[in-house]
Amino acid sequence: MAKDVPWPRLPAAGRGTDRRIVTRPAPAGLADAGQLGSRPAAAVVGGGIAGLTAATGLAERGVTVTLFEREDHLGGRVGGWTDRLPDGTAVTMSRGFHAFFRQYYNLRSLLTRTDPRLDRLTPLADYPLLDAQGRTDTFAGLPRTPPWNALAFAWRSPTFTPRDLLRINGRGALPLATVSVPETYRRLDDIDAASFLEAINFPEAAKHLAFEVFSRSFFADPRELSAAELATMFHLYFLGSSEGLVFDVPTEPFPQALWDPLSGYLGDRRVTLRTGTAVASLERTPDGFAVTTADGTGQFDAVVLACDVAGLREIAAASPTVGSVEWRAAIAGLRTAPPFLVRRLWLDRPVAAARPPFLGTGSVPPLDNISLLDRYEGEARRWAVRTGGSVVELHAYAATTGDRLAKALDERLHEIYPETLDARVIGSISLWRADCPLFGVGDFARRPMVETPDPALVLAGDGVRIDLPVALMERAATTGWAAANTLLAGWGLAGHPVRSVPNRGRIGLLNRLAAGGR
Ligand SMILES: Cc1cc2nc3c(=O)[nH]c(=O)nc-3n(C[C@H](O)[C@H](O)[C@H](O)COP(=O)(O)OP(=O)(O)OC[C@H]3O[C@@H](n4cnc5c(N)ncnc54)[C@H](O)[C@@H]3O)c2cc1C
Repeated sequence: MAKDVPWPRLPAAGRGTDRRIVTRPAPAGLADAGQLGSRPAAAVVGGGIAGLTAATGLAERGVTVTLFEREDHLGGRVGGWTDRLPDGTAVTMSRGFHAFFRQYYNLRSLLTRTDPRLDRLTPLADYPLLDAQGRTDTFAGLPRTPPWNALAFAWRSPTFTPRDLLRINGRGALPLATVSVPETYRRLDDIDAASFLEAINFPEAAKHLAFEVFSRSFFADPRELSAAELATMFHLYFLGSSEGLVFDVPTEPFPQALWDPLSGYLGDRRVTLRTGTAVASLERTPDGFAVTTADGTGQFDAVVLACDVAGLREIAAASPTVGSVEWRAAIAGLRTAPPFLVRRLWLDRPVAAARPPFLGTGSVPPLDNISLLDRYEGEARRWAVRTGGSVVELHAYAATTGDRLAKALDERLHEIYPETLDARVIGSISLWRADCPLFGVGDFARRPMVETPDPALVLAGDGVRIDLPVALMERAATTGWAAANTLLAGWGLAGHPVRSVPNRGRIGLLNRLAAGGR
């Protein structure tokens, strides 16, 4: 990579442009709960993307919403809070780098509530991936429409060559190009991602591409991740969408860019935000649910559980009158992916100008990626301008041990960006967490869905099953809208549209071949 060329920036964060976007129209119904005589009251448990989306969907139809969030801040895994550097400077800490892809239609729909043109997102020009031999694959400048994106990628990739493409077992690889949910899970959920790629002859040198983009970013070892999940990711980000793999990031830390404005929006719609309040249990009553927190018990007509896996398991275990025995057993069986480390460094000098804002580095464990916050986030940039330093973030997913991990990440950073070796560390904060769902082999059929055995209780979250090609933040938002829609329909209220990339392969001939092979 040339050292003296500044990394390019794109002009604006666009909205979805794929002409094949699939829209499920908003279910019809009354426009406002005021027309019902009395407004239903709903509790939303969890203030991550899923809970905030559900609260928005309900509040916009006039439902009286109380949102309970265990932490003191909103946003869940995309939340942020104030921390301090050793010199006393206040900084916003978070789990850090998140890619807001253009095909995240339902998440973007939430964000447009307070930012109609998505001005608080900014595009990153590329998603370069560095392999163990020092070769770099990039996604910048590719055609956006499948299959031309894949062919052009193979044409210019140093690790995935046109010859590799020809060697792939075409029939075995068909599911990658013909994804349809839930059918793909029926066919591939019993195989792990690593074995699937081996079976289709996916080139060894290019495996890091598939694993980094589509597996480790699910926080899972490829031997533990369902091949169906891998295929769905491949479809969502690459072969099923013409939005491209280029993505946006917020221009300021998550609270300022996303959740503070949304709190104001929800407050204007009579949503009570109870941060710092964990829900301990639910009890089914003749009229709805008694929701118990450390502060007491409140009565609600309906509940959205939008917790992370551990929170959902705890509530279900403490609520024997809720759902059914089978449903509670399914919740108890949900698993979390292995832990991950997010490490942020405030350095006393800049990183070389030509370095990209984000670099995937996962082919040499334990470091998965390096992001340079001061290249895209306002708060970090202002700090860097003031001090002459830089803000660098390192992620390690599917980590087996925390011992020495921070040191190993720093050493790998120094190898890849040698200019950081002599930098003085003005401040460092490391987060060691394990709160992402695991999409393990064979889990799909057991995964709880938005609807539960009780029509007044719904689930939302990135670990909840919905039969659309969505993942991660977009699955959280999509299940959030779907949860709101389910409750709204029960009250005769209008719902909200839900969008996705096409829920089938884009290439008709391949779809026909795949159908013939079944
Ligand atoms: C390091 C990292 C990087 C990531 N990068 C990306 C990326 O690039 N792109 C992408 O799409 N996704 C990414 N993700 C995944 C993304 O963060 C999640 O998919 C998404 O935030 C999940 O939202 P959620 O609302 O389902 O869950 P959460 O955000 O986990 O929200 C659940 C909330 O429930 C609360 N809660 C739990 N129990 C209780 C209780 N008893 N009472 C009240 N509240 C409770 C929790 O405190 C939490 O706030 C990344 C995740 C991490 C950790």
